[in-house]
Amino acid sequence: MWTRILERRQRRARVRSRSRFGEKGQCAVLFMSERLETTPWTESDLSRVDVHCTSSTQILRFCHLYNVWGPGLMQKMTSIRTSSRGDGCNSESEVDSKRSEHCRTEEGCRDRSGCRIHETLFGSMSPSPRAILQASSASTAAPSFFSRAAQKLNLSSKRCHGMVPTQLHVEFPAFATNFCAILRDFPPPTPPGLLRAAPKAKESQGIGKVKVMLRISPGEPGETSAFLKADTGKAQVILHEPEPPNGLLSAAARRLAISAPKMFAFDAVFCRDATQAEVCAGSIGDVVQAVVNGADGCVFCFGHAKLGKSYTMIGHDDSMQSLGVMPCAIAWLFRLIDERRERTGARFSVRVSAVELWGGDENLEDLLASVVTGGPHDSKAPGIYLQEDPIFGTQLQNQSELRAPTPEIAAHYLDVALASRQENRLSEKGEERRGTHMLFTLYVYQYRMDKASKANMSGGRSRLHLIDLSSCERPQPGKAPAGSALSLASLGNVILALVNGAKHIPYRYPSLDSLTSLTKGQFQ
Ligand SMILES: Nc1ncnc2c1ncn2[C@@H]1O[C@H](COP(=O)(O)OP(=O)(O)OP(=O)(O)O)[C@@H](O)[C@H]1O
Repeated sequence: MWTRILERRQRRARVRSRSRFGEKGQCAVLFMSERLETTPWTESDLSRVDVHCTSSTQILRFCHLYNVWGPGLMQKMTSIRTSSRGDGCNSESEVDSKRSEHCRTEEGCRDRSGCRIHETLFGSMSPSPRAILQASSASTAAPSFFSRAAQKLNLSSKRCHGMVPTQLHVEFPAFATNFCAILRDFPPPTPPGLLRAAPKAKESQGIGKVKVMLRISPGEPGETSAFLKADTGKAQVILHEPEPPNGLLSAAARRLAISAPKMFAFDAVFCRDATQAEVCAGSIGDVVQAVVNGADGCVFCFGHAKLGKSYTMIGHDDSMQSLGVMPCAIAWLFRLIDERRERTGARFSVRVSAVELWGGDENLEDLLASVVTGGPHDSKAPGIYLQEDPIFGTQLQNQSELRAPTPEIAAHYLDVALASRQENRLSEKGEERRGTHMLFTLYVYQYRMDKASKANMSGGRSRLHLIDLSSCERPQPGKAPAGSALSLASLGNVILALVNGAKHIPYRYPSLDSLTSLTKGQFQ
């Protein structure tokens, strides 16, 4: 039976190679697999595949047709001659002219809220974009070859009709981080509570409160903290006033100087040897659930310099265990969306934006602008700004929102944003930018048909804001913090106001404090 299926498939492919790819198209494929088209092929299948394609378009059609995506194919593709074209474009300049014509039509693609929304290459490729992403990590010519091929396919694809024009300028330079690959190959295990609690969606609708958790920094090796006792079970810490060294104070003065221990309670306490996985699993599950249930959520860390704020929020990409809040939140948000999609039949779409806030003037910069424009940040492009909305509170305007159909793509945009932030570190004058904050947002759009009357549709948008704040400065008497640095006291006041549901939020640095209270409407 398999032999018959394969023979039929070979015949079809030969016909296609004549009819669809024209004279030059010597497409074709074929191989020995006992698998049906719907099952993705494994590496061992690929090793038995012989691919004869003379143009990049054919390769993409091949991948699409046979659901073949994998590193093995990428290796095969590197050996394919790119000189011969079978895609209707006779020269590179023709492709470029088509590309620029296409890009002109992209102008003015804005949604009603004023955000620039772009369908990316991934958005219009119905099969998995894995191969494209894998290309990003390959050191061969395959990445640009593959992305060019994808661009051409998009130009000629009839399936693009009626869709937002696709983003064509997609190049995949190597980035300093590769969260994309680690989420693809080693996604963090989903915390058990995340999916178990999902059926109680209605109860947890909207978090309705702020959770404050404490992570104790590991400090320097050998450093002890005798003055601090943490009880992770009770989620509290007890601070003992350090005793002044003997001999410096008289016995009476020493008795006066030593005050009673102070106890502070939190929603959770993570001691100094807590792993990233423990911190992430224990801190963001509720927020991710609330976002999938339709509420806005926000996670950020604040504290003094070099205590591990960025390490907690972003982490490292060298292993699954060292992933921070941002990559874990991406992985778990998509996991929960998949579960919800299967269980309720709701439709979801995820978009991503990344914005940096820096300097005394509180400049806002789009960290994903390079993906949209295909090059460095255009200083003439309309900038991002914050707008106060009487109903929805403070809203970011004009930032790029890029479609992320899979966690790998969302993580890829995180890599892009971190790379842009690193690039921006040195200002035009060669000075190092200090006190920069990054706001990475995942927008979840969902809708569902009413079971009773199919005509009724419900849904909306919720946002997960993940903020990497830079250091808080210790307050200096009579001196405002430099740049956009925070003081613990001012941010503490903002958080306290949010927790208490205060109508007035004590903004001291309008943009920065607004960023931290972007979800204030939700909390109140
Ligand atoms: N829990 C931890 N385990 C291992 N390494 C850590 C931990 N916390 C922090 N580090 C390391 O300490 C260094 C400083 O951390 P990080 O840059 O995250 O601090 P920060 O508070 O964000 O600093 P800044 O105030 O400059 O923004 C980094 O090299 C980081 O890898």
